[in-house]
Amino acid sequence: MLRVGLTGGIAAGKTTVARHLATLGAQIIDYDQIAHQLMSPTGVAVTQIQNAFGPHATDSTGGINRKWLSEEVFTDTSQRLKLNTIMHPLVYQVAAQMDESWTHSNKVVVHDIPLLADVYDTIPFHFAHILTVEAPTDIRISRMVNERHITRKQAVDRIASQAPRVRRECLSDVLIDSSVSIEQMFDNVDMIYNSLSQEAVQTHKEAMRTSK
Ligand SMILES: CC(C)(COP(=O)(O)OP(=O)(O)OC[C@H]1O[C@@H](n2cnc3c(N)ncnc32)[C@H](O)[C@@H]1O)[C@@H](O)C(=O)NCCC(=O)NCCS
Ligand SMILES: Nc1ncnc2c1ncn2[C@@H]1O[C@H](COP(=O)(O)OP(=O)(O)OP(=O)(O)O)[C@@H](O)[C@H]1O
Repeated sequence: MLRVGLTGGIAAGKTTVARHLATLGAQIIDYDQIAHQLMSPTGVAVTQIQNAFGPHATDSTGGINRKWLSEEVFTDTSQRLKLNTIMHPLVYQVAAQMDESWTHSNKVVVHDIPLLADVYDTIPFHFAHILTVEAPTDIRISRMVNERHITRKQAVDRIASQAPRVRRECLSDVLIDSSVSIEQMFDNVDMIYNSLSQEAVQTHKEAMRTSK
């Protein structure tokens, strides 16, 4: 397999790019989705979060009230660090299990990690390539305000809670511009995937050869 990291600023278009990569044949490990599962009523993070944040952290279903938690963590750095300390090791554990099942394949395995630039020094994976999806801040704020029904202040707080764009760009070897049309962006992603999948096949062949 060829392990690739996919990151980008909030509302830049990571999920859109990841879905397109999946249609081309990539295997996607979606860290937001893993976090949501861990916070669902049967999720293993629920008790730890409730102990750390109090009874308001859960809703009537017994799962984590993500809307309430968002307000806590996107306005207060110490609360965010507290959540990250609980969540990140649990998310990595699930991601590692998913990743392992593709080890001996010729697939492009994409870890979709919103916070890759923030956790780069501690995440227990090495990536052959890192792709970042970026758009100007004002576009990302408009997307959040129009589509997620949050205020401009909440959108600005969310952007401020993440590493700056320059840090993501320093770590990445491929930049995907999501301020162009979706069609143009997908054409660009098609070219990127073409090259990644050839490298994945090559890497797999070499691994087979050396294991003989
Ligand atoms: C804060 C939570 C409850 C908000 O839930 P909500 O459903 O509103 O948003 P969602 O999960 O879809 O995340 C949307 C985006 O917010 C940003 N974001 C999420 N968590 C964080 C965080 N801890 N710090 C900064 N930005 C974050 C990311 O860009 C993410 O793509 C949720 O994101 C969460 O559980 N975060 C902690 C787990 C985590 O670190 N996830 C990111 C994986 S690396
Ligand atoms: N090239 C593009 N042109 C126009 N709109 C786009 C483009 N790329 C993504 N979008 C739109 O931007 C919005 C945010 O995209 P998406 O949900 O993929 O972002 P994200 O980076 O995964 O967000 P988050 O960080 O919250 O998980 C969506 O409505 C999506 O359709």
